Formats: sequence, C-alpha cells, structure tokens
Amino acid sequence: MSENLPATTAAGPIVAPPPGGRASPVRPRGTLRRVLRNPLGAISAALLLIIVLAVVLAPLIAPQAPGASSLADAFNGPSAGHPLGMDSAGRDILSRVLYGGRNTLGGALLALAIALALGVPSGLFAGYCGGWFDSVANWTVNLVMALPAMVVLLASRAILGPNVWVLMIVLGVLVAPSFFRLVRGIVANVRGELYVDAAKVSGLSDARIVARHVLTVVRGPIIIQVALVSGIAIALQAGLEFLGVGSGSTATWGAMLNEAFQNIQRVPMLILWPGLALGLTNCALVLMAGAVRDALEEQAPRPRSARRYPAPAAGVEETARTQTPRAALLSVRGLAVAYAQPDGTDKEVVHGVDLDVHPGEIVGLVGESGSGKSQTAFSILGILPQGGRVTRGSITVNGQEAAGMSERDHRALRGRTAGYVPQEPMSNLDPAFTIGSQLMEPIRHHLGLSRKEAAARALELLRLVEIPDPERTLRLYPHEISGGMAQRVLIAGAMSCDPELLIADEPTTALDVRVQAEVLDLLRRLQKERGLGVLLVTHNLGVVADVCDRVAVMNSGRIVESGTTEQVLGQPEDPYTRTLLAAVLDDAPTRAPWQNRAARTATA
Ligand SMILES: Nc1ncnc2c1ncn2[C@@H]1O[C@H](COP(=O)(O)OP(=O)(O)OP(=O)(O)O)[C@@H](O)[C@H]1O
Repeated sequence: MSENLPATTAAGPIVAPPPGGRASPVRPRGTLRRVLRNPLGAISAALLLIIVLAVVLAPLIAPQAPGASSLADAFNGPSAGHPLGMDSAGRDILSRVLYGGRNTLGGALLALAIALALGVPSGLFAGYCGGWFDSVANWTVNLVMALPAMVVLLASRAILGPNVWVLMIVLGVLVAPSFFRLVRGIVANVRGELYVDAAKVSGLSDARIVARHVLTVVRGPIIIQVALVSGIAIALQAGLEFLGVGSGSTATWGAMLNEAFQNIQRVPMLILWPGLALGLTNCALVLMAGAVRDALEEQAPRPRSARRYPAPAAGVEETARTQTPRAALLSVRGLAVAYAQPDGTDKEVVHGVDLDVHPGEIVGLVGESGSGKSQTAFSILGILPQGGRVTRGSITVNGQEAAGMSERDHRALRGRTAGYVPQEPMSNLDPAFTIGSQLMEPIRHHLGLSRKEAAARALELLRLVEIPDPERTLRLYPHEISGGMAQRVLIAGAMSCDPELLIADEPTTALDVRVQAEVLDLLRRLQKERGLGVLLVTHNLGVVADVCDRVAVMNSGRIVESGTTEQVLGQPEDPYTRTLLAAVLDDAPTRAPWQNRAARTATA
C-alpha cells in the first residue's frame, strides 16, 4: 500500500499529478504572499498603502483645512508652509489633494460596497439555485446594463440633487450587474463539480456548501473585479466632478481637475497634482488586479469533472409501500425511475428493480454502461439528477422508507446511515481545502464535535483506511496526494459517521490495476471488520468476482439475474449475463476469495 504514496524529496513532497497536470513540488501557499512576491504586485500594494494612509491621515498631515482660503495668496508657488503651492482661491493644494482623496476614494468605496452587496449575493443565489430567480435576475441585469450610465447619472443629479455620495450610490447600482454576471457564471459552473455533489452526498446543507466550496472559488475573481471597478468608479466620479456635475463645494480630485483646467493658461502646474493622484491610484489598482490574477493562476489547476449530477432527488408520485418485514439493511422493491421530457411525458429508465443488501455482505450491481446502475444507486441516496424522480417502488434503508423522503431527511440518511464512495476521487475533493479540513467538515456537522475532536476523528479515519503518516496527510491538499490515496480519503469520508451501508459507485474505475486491488482489499476489510453492508456498482466482472458475495446483473433498467457470485458467474442463466461474461477479454484467473495481504503472501 505504501507504494502508491508520493515520493518525498528534501525540497518537499513530489506530488501526484492532477488530472492532465504534471508532478510538482509543493508550492508555498497564500495568495497574498504570491501577490507580494510579484514585483508589480509589491509596487502597487505599496503605492496603494501610501495613498490610503495619506488620505486617511489627512487631518494630521495636511497643512490646513481644504476650504481655508486666502485670496491674497492665490496662485502662489510652492513654499515651506505650502509645498505644492496655492490654487486660484488661495487654498493649499496639498491639503485639497489629501482631503479630496478622502472624498474621491470614499465615493468609489461607497459605489463598490453597493455593487458588491447587490451583485454578489444575487449572483450566488442565481448561479447555485437557478430556476425562476435566475431568469428574473438575468432579465433585470440585462435591463440595467442596457441603460447608458452617464445619462442615468446626469438624470439622477437632476432629480436627487448635486450630492456626490448619492451619485456614487447610483453608480453602485449601475455597476452591480458586472459582479452579478461574474459570480453567477462561476457558480453555475462550480455547482456541477463532483466535489460539490460529494459535499451534498455527505449530508451538508446548501448554505454550508455555498459558504465553503463555492465562495472560495469566486473570491479570487471578485477581488480582481473589485480592483477594476474601483478604478472605473474613481475615474467616473472624477469625470462627473470635472464636468461640474458633482456638488462643487466638496474637495475631490475631479473638482480640482475642473478648477485647474479653467486656469490652465495661467498656471498649468495646477492640473498636475490631482492628475497625478488619479493616475497613480488607477495605475496601482490595475497593476494590483493583474498581480492578483497572476497569483491565482499560479495555483494548482482545478480538476474538472466529466460527469455531472447536479440536483437533489425529486419526490415520489406513486410509492408502493409494501410493509413486508425484511431483515435486509437495504431493501429495494419495484423501484422505477423516470425523467421528465420536454414534451411533458416521462421516460422511464429503471423499471421495477428488486435488490437486497444484508449487513456484512458486499453485493455487486453489475451491467454495461447505461443499464441503470447509477440511477438505482442515486435513488437510494436521494441524489437523482434534475428532472429524475422515483415514480414507483420502495427503498428501505435500515428499516426507514427512503422513497419520497424529504431532502432534509435524505441528508441525514446520507450523512449517518449510508456512506457514498464515488468514482473519480480527485474530482470529488475540493482543491481549495486540505484533506483534514474536508474530512472534518461533515464530521463536525453531523456529530457536533469540536474542531479538536473532529481533527482526532479525522486522524483515526485516515488510520482506518491505512494511510501512512496520517498526521502529514491531514495537512496536504488534494493535488499533493495520489489517486489511490484520494480514493482512500473518500472512503474515510464515507466512513466518518460510522454508516451501516456503503454505496460505492465504480470506486476503482479511475485507478490503475495495483491500486484498484488495494482499494478493493480495503473495502473488503471494512466490510468484514465493521459488518458493513456494501452495494458495489461496477461494470467490471473481475471486481465482482474479486470481492462480492452476491451479484445482481442489470440490463436496460431491469435486474435480469441475481444470486451468489459463484452461482451467477459460474452458471449464468440469463443470456445477457452469458454475453457479459463472454465479453470479458482478460481470461487471467481472478484472485481467490478475499484474503488479507499477509495471508495472500503466505499462500503465494
Ligand atoms: N439526466 C438524465 N436524463 C435522462 N436520462 C438519463 C439521465 N441520466 C441517465 N439517464 C438515462 O438513464 C439510463 C441509465 O443510466 P445510468 O447512469 O444509470 O447507467 P449506468 O448503468 O450507471 O451506466 P454508467 O456506468 O455509464 O454510468 C441511461 O439510458 C441514461 O440515458
């Protein structure tokens, strides 16, 4: 098992490549650190810091109040008391630049706050939930974006008065759609990621999933957008003041530009100071946006999933709740699943499936692609894709009827009674969080443990799935571990609340042959030691022969044959099972019934 661990060098662990990526040493973490390591990022951050400090500390460093004037000193050049000289009304230019910065930057900040408050939550909600809110929000955003901003601002001034702060609020509303579109687009993409489904399957609520997995993805682009929109807001505000649309009496960089322009023939230097302040601030913001983008791009690529199972289960239309006593841990009777078609009809994809899993046994659900295995498993877990629903039948998990269960009850069932091990281990781990953090989240949620207790439990789980050096693994990110380890982590996650039933959907498909055998051994050991019932969804008869006690063969949405593995694989009765067996090209003997590694070595 240790063979599939990533190698370690003095420079740090050599990481398993992300899908489609290549191995690389662990990079220092922290977007801020990466921004500051970039010379442009460091320069722009320093510049912004100086500007912000200067305007915030204006009352301490400005020689006089921004409105204090002495007409006798009008147009005076620089002097010891007034380093930048005086303007046309005999006011100190340095004081006006510093105080003007407060109003200009404060106004931009107000516009930005309004835009963020309107655009980000609505974009999150529309992207994650879709539906009518998404349609209405998109329609509204298109409408706002179609409005000519300058005309709206001029009209607002005429209606609401020449107050620069009110104009900034209007500007915030006009800019909000840019945040909405950005966030909505990203969230709609992330919603389909397997690690988001995995979080759902682990029983986390939508609010927790958004706060944890979705916000972390959108925060980078939002930071970049904030830098760009700040620049635009500052420039627009200055433009309005320059045109004389602002309040006039308030010191702003735009108002200073206006005044300087009127006196450009007499003292051209007047235009330099507000122009420099505006230029430097905008330059720093643009450079900062570029540095943040570069820092984010430097991060490990986010693996994209091929399969998408986006939405939770729908209800039951007609559930035959036959109350026959059953000892099985999982008992499925007459299960039918259908998808709504655009023409209003239903397309049935699973037609009356019967299936039992008893405690302490592994049941293989086998069949070729499209035979309905995953639909059956998803129905049990209550995670059928959008449009799919259980139309008939009953699903009893540990005596509890799961068909027609509310989403809330299904979440509790998934978290505590039934664990789920997906295929594609890498895609089911969020690249933004450490392994420890991802294991601890559902544990804390379901078991109400403290952070410390959850960390101890996570450690125990990693030991349970035989991950060497579990303390170190807890601190690693998904791109720093191999596919085999990632699958062990997912099995650990599925075991976190000590479930009685484990549903494993093609858990070894994405792994190489040696790691496949190790993962199957692990499942077999957990089943033996814990008396787990396991439903193993697979298309691989070798896997069935290797670990399953019983097997059900599925074809075109129906179970065509079921029985003990020996029976079904040894004397298949159904022609479809015989075809499946005949199609197994690899005629190498399968391993003997499960033995632990030591026993196998001893018998070898
Ligand atoms: N979202 C959907 N809308 C309509 N039909 C669907 C949808 N998802 C699956 N189906 C149909 O359900 C049937 C069974 O699919 P299912 O995913 O259960 O197959 P499977 O046996 O698990 O195959 P695989 O191993 O390739 O996943 C297929 O005919 C498929 O076309």
